[in-house]
Amino acid sequence: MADKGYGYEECEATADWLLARTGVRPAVGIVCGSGLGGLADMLKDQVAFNYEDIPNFPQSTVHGHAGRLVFGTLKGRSCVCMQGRFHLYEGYPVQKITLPIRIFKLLGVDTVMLTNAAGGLNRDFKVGDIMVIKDHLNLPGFAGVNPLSGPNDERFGARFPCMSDAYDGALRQMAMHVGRELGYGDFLKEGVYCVLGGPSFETIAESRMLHKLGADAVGMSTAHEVIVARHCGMRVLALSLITNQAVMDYDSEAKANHEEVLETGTRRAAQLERLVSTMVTKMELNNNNNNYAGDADRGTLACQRKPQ
Ligand SMILES: O=P(O)(O)O[C@@H]1C[C@H](O)[C@@H](CO)O1
Ligand code: HPA
Repeated sequence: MADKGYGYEECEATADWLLARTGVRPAVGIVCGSGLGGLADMLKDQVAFNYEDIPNFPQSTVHGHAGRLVFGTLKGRSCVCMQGRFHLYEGYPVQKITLPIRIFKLLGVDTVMLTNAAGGLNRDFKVGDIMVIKDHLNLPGFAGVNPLSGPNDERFGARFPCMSDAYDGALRQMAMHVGRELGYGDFLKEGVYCVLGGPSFETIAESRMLHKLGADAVGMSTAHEVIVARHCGMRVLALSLITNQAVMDYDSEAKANHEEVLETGTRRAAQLERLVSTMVTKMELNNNNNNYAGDADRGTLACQRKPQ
């Protein structure tokens, strides 16, 4: 695997490169979805890196994904934020698009908060709803496209990780609670996210099928990152912004398009940012922002927490 540029040693080299250039020791890692890059702007005392300058990092190629890794603090809590993520349809192997999640782990991140833009399949969902993801359908995974395929490196995690608890129950509950407290009750939902490879949007028959399979929203990201985050033991919260209704009716004139996705992102950005930042200030973190072992302290299980 190492020769493909996303093995343990590459991740370690990238984490060390970053840690040598910032004093921030992040406990929370945030991933911004399409049009939701404003989340990174919430961070104070920023130290930011362009993806093109970070060793082993892929490059963002999609409009609405700026391509910057931003370190900083959110109400005093140390965070790192991907302002732009990678997708299968950009042509990267699934192991490469999820490499930043492993780097999060080696930076000391304990909790990952992911956001995405998604098409609504659940007929009760409206454009602008925020869906707390409770589970996913990984359709590329059914065809063997899984970020954990290939040799397993035990320093990251077990060969056969459990996924029935992928989306942390306590964080989901907290998101619903905080969201209601912020007055978002009318547009806060819970549901199942389905990932496809993209970049073409779904046909009507495909959307109908996904809905029948139990998906509430459809998108082109997130599930791969969640699998990798859970493999190496980080907690996960993921939020979908319903940016458009998936077209499920042959009489409909609606057509999915990326511009609508970005526009909805802009309209809901402030509320999503508030939900994420309020959660960061309220959540219990296990690493006290300070658990990075560094080269000298790394044992054979380098992903293990340093004792507090
Ligand atoms: O990165 P996310 O999942 O938010 O991006 C979605 C899926 C496609 O990349 C794009 C389609 O408009 O938005
Ligand atoms: N389908 C797939 N991905 C998406 C959509 C959609 O309708 N909207 C935003 N990302």
